[in-house]
Amino acid sequence: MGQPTLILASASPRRRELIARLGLTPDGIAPADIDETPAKGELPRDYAKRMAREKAEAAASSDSFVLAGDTVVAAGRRILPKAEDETTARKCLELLSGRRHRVLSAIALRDPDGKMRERLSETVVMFKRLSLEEIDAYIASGEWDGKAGGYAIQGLAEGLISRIQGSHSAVIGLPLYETRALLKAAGFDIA
Ligand SMILES: Cc1cn([C@H]2C[C@H](O)[C@@H](COP(=O)(O)OP(=O)(O)OP(=O)(O)O)O2)c(=O)[nH]c1=O
Repeated sequence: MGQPTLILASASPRRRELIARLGLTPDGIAPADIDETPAKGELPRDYAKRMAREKAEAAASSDSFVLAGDTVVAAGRRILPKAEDETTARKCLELLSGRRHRVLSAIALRDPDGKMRERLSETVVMFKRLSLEEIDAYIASGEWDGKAGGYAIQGLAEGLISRIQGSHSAVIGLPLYETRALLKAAGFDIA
């Protein structure tokens, strides 16, 4: 039997690049358009898991596996928004400045028969105390656009991060260790 077919339920070019690092090219890309509003009182890890699951379900296929991911930045119990404008990005950076926060990266793999396999990766990220100039410069870079928590570790922000404990790929958007394990468990041939 050959390799099962895989659909990546994501619009994110970063997730495509990350999965390529496992030597896999999805057979299809099917971005899932779901309601991403957190439920009242929903914990960050539950929210990340639910989003990944719902994205995989939205792209369900009876003859392919569907992989989806969701990356959430959390300060305590608080879920930070995906920054779509400068004001939101600035608020996120002010909140993250000089403290540690968590990045929850959930993945869900849906079998053609509907079975869901799930994993969650949790990474602690520590930002230096940011000066007003540093925040201004980061805002001017535009790299925060569309990113959970208003920053992207794969760019300038890494120079402002003193340490991370966990998975770098998970912070960018797809935890490669967990993704490889899930795909292998589902029967994918990964070196
Ligand atoms: C914290 C952080 C987030 N991000 C990105 C990853 C995700 O793309 C985004 C979080 O939003 P997600 O909802 O996880 O993903 P998405 O909307 O970009 O893509 P899709 O749902 O179609 O798969 O933030 C980075 O690229 N770098 C980082 O350091």
